[in-house]
Amino acid sequence: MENENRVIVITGASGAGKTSVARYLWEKYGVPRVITHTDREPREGEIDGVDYYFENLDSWHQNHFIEQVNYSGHKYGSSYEGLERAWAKSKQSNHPGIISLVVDTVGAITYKKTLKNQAVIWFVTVSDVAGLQNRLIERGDNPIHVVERTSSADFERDMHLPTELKNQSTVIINDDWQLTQKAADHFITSLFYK
Ligand SMILES: Nc1ncnc2c1ncn2[C@@H]1O[C@H](COP(=O)(O)OP(=O)(O)OP(=O)(O)O)[C@@H](O)[C@H]1O
Ligand SMILES: Nc1nc2c(ncn2[C@@H]2O[C@H](COP(=O)(O)O)[C@@H](O)[C@H]2O)c(=O)[nH]1
Repeated sequence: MENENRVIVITGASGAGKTSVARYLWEKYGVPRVITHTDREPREGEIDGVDYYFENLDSWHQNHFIEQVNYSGHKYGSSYEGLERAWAKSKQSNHPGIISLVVDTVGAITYKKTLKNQAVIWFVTVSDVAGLQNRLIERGDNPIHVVERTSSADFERDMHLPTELKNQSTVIINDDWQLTQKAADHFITSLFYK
């Protein structure tokens, strides 16, 4: 019988609003997010074990990674341990068997290949890069880093839905937060009542 558990893989460019969508799914529907790992420094307000597991060289190797990437000069990865914790949390929720995960498009392709129908891909994007840059600056990112990041090849790549995910993804254009919430409500409800 097909495994009915689902991982909502939320992907897209840095600043497109992926984490905001994942947070909304948690706050409104109790869908837990997989906490991933990185070796970058925490931004102001970010908490270890909540936003990321912030790792050093030694601790990085203590995890068992499903996939890992280099993004903007730093390591990021999702681990079996992180997924297990999210599944455990999901058992306590009103909608067990659904978790979310926020990754770049390289990670999303890996999940689709590995989990097949168990991975439900949501590609989040925006119409206007200048608006996205302002959002990142308002988030507290260093303006120089914002310019560097949004000029990077990783960013440019993640602004486009990869060929491997075409016709297998739900696209959310996150220009207006009210509309994004409505889109998320619609897509999550269709998963709950499948
Ligand atoms: N529709 C929106 N309108 C205005 N601001 C938004 C909207 N969606 C998200 N934001 C804000 O934009 C900033 C970036 O969003 P978020 O952190 O969710 O992006 P992200 O794709 O997860 O970025 P990263 O990959 O860099 O972590 C946040 O401060 C968030 O509150
Ligand atoms: N493939 C993976 N991508 C990940 C993972 N954790 C986060 N990310 C993505 O990295 C960039 C940069 O994140 P930031 O928090 O430094 O802005 C962004 O696209 C994240 O979604 C992961 O485990 N695997």
